Amino acid sequence: MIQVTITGASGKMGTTILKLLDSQNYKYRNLIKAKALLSSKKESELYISDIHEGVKQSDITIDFTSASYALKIIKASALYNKKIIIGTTGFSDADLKEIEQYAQKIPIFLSPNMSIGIYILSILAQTATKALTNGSFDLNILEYHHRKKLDSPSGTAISIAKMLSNITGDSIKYNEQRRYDNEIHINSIRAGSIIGKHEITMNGAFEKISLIHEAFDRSIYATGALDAALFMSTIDKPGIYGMADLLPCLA
Ligand SMILES: NC(=O)C1=CN([C@@H]2O[C@H](COP(=O)(O)OP(=O)(O)OC[C@H]3O[C@@H](n4cnc5c(N)ncnc54)[C@H](O)[C@@H]3O)[C@@H](O)[C@H]2O)C=CC1
Ligand SMILES: O=C(O)C1=N[C@H](C(=O)O)C[C@H](O)C1
Repeated sequence: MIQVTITGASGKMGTTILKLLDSQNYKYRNLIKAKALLSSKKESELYISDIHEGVKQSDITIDFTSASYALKIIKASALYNKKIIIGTTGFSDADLKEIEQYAQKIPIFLSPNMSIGIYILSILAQTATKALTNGSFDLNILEYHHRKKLDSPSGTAISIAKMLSNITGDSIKYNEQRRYDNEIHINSIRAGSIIGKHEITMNGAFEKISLIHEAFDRSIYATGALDAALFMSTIDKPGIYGMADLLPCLA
């Protein structure tokens, strides 16, 4: 049995994970036991409000909160030598460097998107980009999310743009008005209750390739986060882990 602490437990992702763990249909429900870390003072065996207690009382923390808060949770995880899964997005490059430092001490699973579909989308996009090596196609990532999302562009869009930029050498531009050569553009739309949609387009002069992933339920991310917890329970070596470690057969 793996004991996990869910941070941001009252948020959209936190509640989705707790609901999944509670569902009779969830096949690993007997393998994972959760405690919820809430920002309010509601202390009981299952609900904790102190970060240090929350981290200490579990083998692994699953974090879906905000970048600044997640950094505190990661710091506490390193202090108590505990593993952590980070779904939170919105980290700056400096934050990511700090996370790499903590990963020298503890195993950290870091993925801006825990869905299998997005992982496959990223592989398809890289394969297509490798095939389009002459730079005659313009690469764009358009992402859509609900109106309450705090960060933009999405962590997923940034991550895929970085993968494509590693192949092409192009620079990544956000919300650009004009198009120049050797650029990958990202644009964001925030509207209504959209759970998440990522579209990668590759426009040539007279043709277009379009790769789209659309999320219809947050359980896709929750399932991925719990799969990551099961995977991380087998890992002891410090370092940064991600979806490619979880799904090596797809890489
Ligand atoms: N990796 C993935 O697959 C996914 C990542 N996300 C990311 O997860 C994060 C959370 O997303 P949602 O659950 O939709 O947000 P939300 O706003 O519904 O929930 C966030 C939770 O974190 C808590 N929180 C945030 N900052 C805090 C602080 N300073 N102190 C105490 N509690 C704090 C809030 O109280 C809330 O319970 C976002 O960064 C989002 O982009 C969301 C969905 C999937
Ligand atoms: O905030 C969200 O909702 C989501 N955030 C992640 C991101 O920023 O990429 C993943 C997913 O798209 C949902």
